[in-house]
Amino acid sequence: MDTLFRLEATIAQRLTASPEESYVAKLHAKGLNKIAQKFGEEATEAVIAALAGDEAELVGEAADVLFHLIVLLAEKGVRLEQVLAELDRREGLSGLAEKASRSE
Ligand SMILES: N=c1c2ncn([C@@H]3O[C@H](COP(=O)(O)OP(=O)(O)OP(=O)(O)O)[C@@H](O)[C@H]3O)c2ncn1[C@@H]1O[C@H](COP(=O)(O)O)[C@@H](O)[C@H]1O
Repeated sequence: MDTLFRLEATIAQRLTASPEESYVAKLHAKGLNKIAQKFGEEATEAVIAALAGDEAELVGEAADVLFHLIVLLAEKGVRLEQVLAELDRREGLSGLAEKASRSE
């Protein structure tokens, strides 16, 4: 998890770097539509790797998906922490549902 937070911090720094030197800055310069499109393409490539590739391909594509998702979130000003808090909230809800079904 530290890796994702480190990457998020690096991406936030790079958004305003020179597009010649930074891939993140290049994406930022192209705008939200391009970033969203890249995320969609990477997700599709991960699906293809899962269905037709080997494990190494899936690992590589999954890394691309996570990287482009964090760029998309950064572009929209959404922090990874917010996404993780939402997952924690859902985990809490499913824990409550489990408890409720056990006490029935
Ligand atoms: N984790 C990544 C990372 N994962 C994937 N990619 C890039 O994502 C791109 C995806 O490949 P594609 O062939 O689909 O895209 P492309 O042809 O390069 O670009 P398009 O013209 O299609 O937009 C490649 O250029 C990869 O290098 C990444 N680029 C950067 N990082 C990390 O992001 C941080 C900031 O990087 P810079 O902004 O380059 O300093 C550093 O810590 C990097 O390690």
